[in-house]
Amino acid sequence: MGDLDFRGRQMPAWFPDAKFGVFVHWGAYSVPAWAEPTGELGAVDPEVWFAHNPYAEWYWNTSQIEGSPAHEHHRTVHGGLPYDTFLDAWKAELFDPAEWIDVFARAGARYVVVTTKHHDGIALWDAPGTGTRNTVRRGPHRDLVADLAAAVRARGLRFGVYYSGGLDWHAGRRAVIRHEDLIDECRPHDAAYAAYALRQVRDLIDRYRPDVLWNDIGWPDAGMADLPDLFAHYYATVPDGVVNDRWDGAHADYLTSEYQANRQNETAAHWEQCRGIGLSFGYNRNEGPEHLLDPAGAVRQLVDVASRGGNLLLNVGPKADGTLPGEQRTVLEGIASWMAGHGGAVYATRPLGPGAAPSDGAPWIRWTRDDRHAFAFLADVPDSARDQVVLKTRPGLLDPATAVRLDDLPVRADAVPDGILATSVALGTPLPTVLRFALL
Ligand SMILES: C[C@@H]1N[C@H](CN)[C@@H](O)[C@H](O)[C@@H]1O
Repeated sequence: MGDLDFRGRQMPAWFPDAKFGVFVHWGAYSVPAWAEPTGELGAVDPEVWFAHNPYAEWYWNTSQIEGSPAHEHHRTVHGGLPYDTFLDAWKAELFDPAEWIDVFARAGARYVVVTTKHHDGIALWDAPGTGTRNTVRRGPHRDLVADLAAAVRARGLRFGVYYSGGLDWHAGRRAVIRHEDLIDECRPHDAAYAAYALRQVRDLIDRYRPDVLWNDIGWPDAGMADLPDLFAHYYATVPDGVVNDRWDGAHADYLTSEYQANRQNETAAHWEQCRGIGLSFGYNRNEGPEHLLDPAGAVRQLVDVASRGGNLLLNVGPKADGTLPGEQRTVLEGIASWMAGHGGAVYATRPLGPGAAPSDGAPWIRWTRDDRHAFAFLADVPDSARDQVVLKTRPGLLDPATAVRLDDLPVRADAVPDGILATSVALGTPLPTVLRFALL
């Protein structure tokens, strides 16, 4: 592998072992905190997506689109004021980074990725070239990236930075109205912006030594030639750091999917699915419980991703005052109580293996394995089979006599022609029950 050829790079073990990260989208957009809870990316007609964008962090763009509800909201509620007004209105007066990270760590997150500059171009540190358009010089008057990096590392978690390399509405301020706009029309590709973005990402590397370099929406055409040196500098600075795949194909340590989009990437050797607890990454005051995962849904999302060899990067959208929305905190607390007794069946595991145990159909079953055990996760078993389930597995794969429930309730498991018959109480709760078996 040459100095600038990273294709053969060994994936640092910490990343696939981590399985669970928390994403944080916090910005001036957290002040209006307004979007239509339209639906999940990948499930909404692209033709209506941008004018009815459920991503509250896209508020500047959505509110520029004549005739959109966001445009009307911005006119009637915020008087059509310039977007940067929200930067000055963003005070983060209740921000306690240690308290956030305590919630994330108890939920079982092993890494935290925070927005440092989103598409609105406002930096959460005194980024070079931003003048006063950052949170040190205006609004919170704090280096939020530094505050969060310190709190994350104080809890022994890994710290990652999100950077919007491909979109910067201060550099190219035409609203994105349809998907093809994202390719060229509305993305800055010029040399000046490329130098600006490069300088900022290098600054993030040099100041915060992030364990994850999470770029979004690609990189300016004029700056593509800069990337091999940038990645070389990053790896020299953070030898076990990892780079995601949103650099317009320049390089990736791992691939990403987002809600229901880019799911084809979930067959890669290393991959990560990102999504909000609700339909948005930035806090959206219009989201209700019907738009959010509940704790059991979030746990099943994590288990499903882990069972297929991926990581889940689950997003939290804090409020402008620095508090975590109560309904999002409740989900994290629910994950925490389940992970406390079951995390060992998730962390540092790998898929059970192709064809070992089908997990389609009912009941909801997923599998992971470590060197010595297989773990079966059961949920939503129909009432008719609440206390008895057949786990279809390849004969000779595992030993039924070694069955144990991780919540210490009794379980009986017997070999049957197409697998294992597990008998125990209440196997069908929405939160997965986990059975451990010794591998033969
Ligand atoms: C993680 C998400 N990525 C998308 C781009 N696919 C962004 O447009 C969105 O605001 C969020 O940052």
